[in-house]
Amino acid sequence: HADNDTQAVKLTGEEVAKHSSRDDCWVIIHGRAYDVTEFMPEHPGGPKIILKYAGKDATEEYAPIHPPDTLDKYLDQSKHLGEVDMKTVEQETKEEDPEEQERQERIKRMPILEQCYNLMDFEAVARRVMKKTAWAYYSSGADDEITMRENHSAFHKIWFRPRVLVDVEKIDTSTTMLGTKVDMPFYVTATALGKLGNPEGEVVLTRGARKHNVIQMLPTLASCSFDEIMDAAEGDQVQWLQLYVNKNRDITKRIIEHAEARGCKGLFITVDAPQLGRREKDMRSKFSDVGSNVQSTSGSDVDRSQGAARAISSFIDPSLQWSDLPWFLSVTKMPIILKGVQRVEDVIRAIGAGVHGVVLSNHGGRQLDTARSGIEILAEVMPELRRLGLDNRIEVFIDGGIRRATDIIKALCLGATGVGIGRPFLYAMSAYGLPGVDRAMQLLKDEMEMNMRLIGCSSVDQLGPDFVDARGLSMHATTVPSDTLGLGVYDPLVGPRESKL
Ligand SMILES: Cc1cc2c(cc1C)[n+](S(=O)(=O)[O-])c1c(=O)[nH]c(=O)nc-1n2C[C@H](O)[C@H](O)[C@H](O)COP(=O)(O)O
Repeated sequence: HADNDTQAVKLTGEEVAKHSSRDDCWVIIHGRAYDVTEFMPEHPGGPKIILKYAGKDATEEYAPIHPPDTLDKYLDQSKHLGEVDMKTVEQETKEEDPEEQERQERIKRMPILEQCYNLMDFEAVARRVMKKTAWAYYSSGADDEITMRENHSAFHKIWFRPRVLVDVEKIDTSTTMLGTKVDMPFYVTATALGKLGNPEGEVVLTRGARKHNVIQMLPTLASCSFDEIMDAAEGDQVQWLQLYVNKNRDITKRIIEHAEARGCKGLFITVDAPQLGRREKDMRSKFSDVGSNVQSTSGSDVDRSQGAARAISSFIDPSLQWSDLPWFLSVTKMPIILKGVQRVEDVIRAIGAGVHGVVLSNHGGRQLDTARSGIEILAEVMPELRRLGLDNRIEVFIDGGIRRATDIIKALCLGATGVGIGRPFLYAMSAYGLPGVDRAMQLLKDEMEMNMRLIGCSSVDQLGPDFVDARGLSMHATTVPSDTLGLGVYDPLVGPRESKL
């Protein structure tokens, strides 16, 4: 349909629909057609999900999983077929999915934002209003999710020793992380696929972090492109990069150099995921839609794990090792932090290797199940570093299960520089967008100020091991109050009861 001879001819939906087989496959994404025939066998998510949309508009399925620049980066220009006249494209008549109808009803009845009084409230709301696949992806932990539950319940094994009759009229919750002064001792940690929960994705977290002057760590597996998230920052807002190391070091080098050039102030190399963990809630929910090609494909040579993120993450280099670190230190001036360290011996090795920090973390319980919580590892690490006179050689962060300001205070008392928080901000963003993230951060600030006052400290530098009794930390037999949904065993939303099994 040439509107006039100067305008490029637009493809019609009918023409695209003719190319709908494995040997001749076109798809429409964001109003443009692409020939993905040759690319299909290399697609990390497998050919099945592409075939599901062969000859059709794949935008809705594609957008949450792939940063916008993916096709420009990975599909040869000759396969970019040009604009499609979307008026001629038959939109899939969405037969009324009863589950979706129920979800829409729950959204209409969801609590107003002001009824959320703590971070767990966002989890409770998100579980009710999020799409099943998004909830499953964000909420899942590895295997029996024991570590995911332990991450938060470990904090219940630490008791405060508050002091009294101290002037706590003015409370200063600010601190410094990797040379950046922040208003609160927490950062927004890297969590993949932000658009599963919110159509705008990670830039919503950027705006929330800016408002509260806290740092955001950008995930390698973001839904938004790296530059979109960096562009969403304002003024001197500080961002860090979380890096999954690619088997192809040239790609990794390009990513690091670009991040440094854009002003990233920290490089967090994820070291606890040489293979992504087995997250069964995620697998279960994805099994129902074709995206989980990696599960349904038989044969041992195929990634046998959960859905989209694992499929996209087939590039991760499982051979990454200590002897690689000098190369990273040679390619960037950014401080380098190892994210996912889980024993004091490796912290000492990290100091010897010349890196600037570690995050004591088990990836939110999404990797090795029955690994210890970040807070328990911290209680092992810091006394040993102090004994060896190494505690000022490195910044030590923890993440995992931080849901209250008292969790943050306990981590700082035990020697952490700061803590990373993941799911709560994802749930707040997914349920209420930016206002949700804003309220979640404000709630933490209010809790922090009150609890500092009650422990008898007016600034974070006064916090130390004498304010806590952590002797119970290594006892793993304790029952814990079931104060968060995450303590439930399996999520009935995607369990056998509700699925068609
Ligand atoms: C919740 C969540 C966490 C992910 C995450 C995605 C989600 C949805 N993803 S993942 O797809 O590979 O598992 C990442 C990631 O991209 N890279 C990473 O270093 N950590 C990843 N993490 C771990 C995260 O950085 C923190 O270690 C963890 O979230 C802290 O625990 P809480 O969620 O309880 O705060």
